[in-house]
Amino acid sequence: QLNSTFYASTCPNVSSIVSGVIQQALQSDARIGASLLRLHFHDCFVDGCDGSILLDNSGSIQSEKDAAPNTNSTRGFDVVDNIKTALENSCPGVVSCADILAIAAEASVSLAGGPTWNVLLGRRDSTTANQAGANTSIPGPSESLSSITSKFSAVGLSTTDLVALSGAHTFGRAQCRTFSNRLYNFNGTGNPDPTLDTTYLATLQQTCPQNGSGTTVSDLDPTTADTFDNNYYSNLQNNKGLLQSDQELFSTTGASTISIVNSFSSNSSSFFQNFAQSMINMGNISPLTGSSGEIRSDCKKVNGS
Ligand code: HEM
Ligand SMILES: [Ca+2]
Ligand SMILES: [Ca+2]
Repeated sequence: QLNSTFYASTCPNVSSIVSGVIQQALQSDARIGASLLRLHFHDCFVDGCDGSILLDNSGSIQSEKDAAPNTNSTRGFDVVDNIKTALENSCPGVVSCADILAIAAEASVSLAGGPTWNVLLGRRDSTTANQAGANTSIPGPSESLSSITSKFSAVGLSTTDLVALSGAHTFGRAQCRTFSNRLYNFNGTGNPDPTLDTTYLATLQQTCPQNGSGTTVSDLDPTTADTFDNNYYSNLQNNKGLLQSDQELFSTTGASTISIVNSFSSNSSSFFQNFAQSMINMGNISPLTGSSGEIRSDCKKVNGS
């Protein structure tokens, strides 16, 4: 239903406009591409890729921004607004906020050295948000592999999609509070997570002392923090996955994800190809099309509100 030429006549420069705003933002914030990619993920997993994550509280809207996986965590909304403003200046009323997130995700990956792909377009914007859905549908960092696999399956994504898309943790940051359960008293054992490399553990304990601030950030990829490459997978092979959910892909006994990690670690182009396909798969999660939904003029608000 979506297609790659949706704006060919109505906003032919949409990709370069989006890319230009992101390049500008990257000048002062090396992390912003990662943050934008994550917004698309957190949008698509809740009622599909419909821009629902962008709506602020107001009237009947209970913002997804206040759901547990997003609060004090998701960022980049200001850049989305800058993109929207630039697009409204060139092609007023044409490009949806949901499509902005999909285009920004591809531009962010490609600007960080990752793959490029033809983004499918034509999504429209929701008039509702689903805060409860955001709390239940987005996987958490301490969840088991089987639970995370179920959440991917619930939106039609496979185990290969899970392993490929987790490779997004090749860039960006995570706060101490999202992995500190691994550092001192893992699952009540009184010891750190045994699947954490001891040198890396020591570094993380320095960054995240017991009773320190949970909001201090650490690079998700300790080797190439801002580059989109396949080092995420060799990190897992070296017990240097930052989140429990990352390391589980390689360290869960008998898991079918192990061989996929090994293959993406040994073959960067296979990872890039699979990542691009899995991003297309994720971007296809129940979009609003045709006359459903609307083209918001402000990504934070439903039209006329
Ligand atoms: C598989 C289950 C996943 C879990 C449990 C998970 C969890 C997390 C957590 C806890 C953080 C750190 C947030 C913070 O500290 O504020 C994070 C960051 C990030 N996630 Fe995931 N994630 C998952 C999958 C994905 C997917 C599928 C993508 C995109 C395709 C993605 C992209 C990112 C990026 C780029 C960051 C860094 C964001 C930034 O620096 O602002 N993640 N993730
Ligand atoms: Ca959504
Ligand atoms: Ca990297």
